[in-house]
Amino acid sequence: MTPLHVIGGYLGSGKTTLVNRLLASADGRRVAVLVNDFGDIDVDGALITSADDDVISLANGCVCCSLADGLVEAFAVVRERADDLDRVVVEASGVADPASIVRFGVAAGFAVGRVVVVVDAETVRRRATDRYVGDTVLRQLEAADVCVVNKVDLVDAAEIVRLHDWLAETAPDADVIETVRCDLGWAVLDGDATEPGGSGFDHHDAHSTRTLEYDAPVDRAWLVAELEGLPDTVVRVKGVVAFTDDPDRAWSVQRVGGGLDLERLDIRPPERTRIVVIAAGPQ
Ligand SMILES: Nc1nc2c(ncn2[C@@H]2O[C@H](COP(=O)(O)OP(=O)(O)OP(=O)(O)O)[C@@H](O)[C@H]2O)c(=O)[nH]1
Repeated sequence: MTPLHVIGGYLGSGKTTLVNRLLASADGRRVAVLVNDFGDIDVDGALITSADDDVISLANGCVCCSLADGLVEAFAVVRERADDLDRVVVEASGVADPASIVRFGVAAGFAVGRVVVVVDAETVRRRATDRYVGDTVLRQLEAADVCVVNKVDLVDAAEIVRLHDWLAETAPDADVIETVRCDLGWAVLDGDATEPGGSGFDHHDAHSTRTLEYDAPVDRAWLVAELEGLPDTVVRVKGVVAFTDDPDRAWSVQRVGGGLDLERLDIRPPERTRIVVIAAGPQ
């Protein structure tokens, strides 16, 4: 049976970065990748830099529950081709419970592969104690066979020690790997995987999402000021935009913790600028 791997982890931890790393080093492996975004638009689909068609995007919510139907259909499509595939990889939404996705995968006839949970070294301990999103973060860690501690460039050595101590208690059975920009290869998926226990849980009340839309292109300084002015309850901003000063290129706009990150992409600009804003707590 073809193994199904879930790449989970809280919003902005580095899941898409890891998927891009894997796809860049696929080296003839036959892989199908399913990508799920929590917002209404498919930002991750645009940010995945795969050269072929084996990436299926599932936007419009979180596949571990509300869009389970979409996931089940996508699994059925991939299952048809399973004989030609070495692995199936699902990039979960940042609020998903990876164990739920594995359960759907088992029901669809895939073998249980390792669950990789990416954590943001800078924010994970704070998020884990947040009254609104803490349960989501802890649930994800509970499902991990491998915990990728990403963004270690953003924390000092003392915090890394504290993080390892904390993970030893919080995810005692998971292997722990430190990285910057998820600089890992396919070996991260190798090893024993645990069958998921428990049942789904409802995390949706903890997050709300909205989409900001503008006729492209937009003024860079104005957009930066708008996004930097968003309230502290906003846990994630991401979109693909065009700027008036560079109208022929797309830019990604991202915010996870503090600062805004703008990156020039190697693709044409979108017809409309659309940015997903995800907040934690009551709307
Ligand atoms: N400083 C730093 N930034 C990183 C690192 N890894 C990823 N990032 C940045 O963090 C932001 C989020 O990375 P993604 O890979 O999109 O995170 P994600 O988990 O897919 O995000 P969601 O799909 O929204 O949950 C991007 O701006 C990345 O460039 C890292 O190791 N260090």
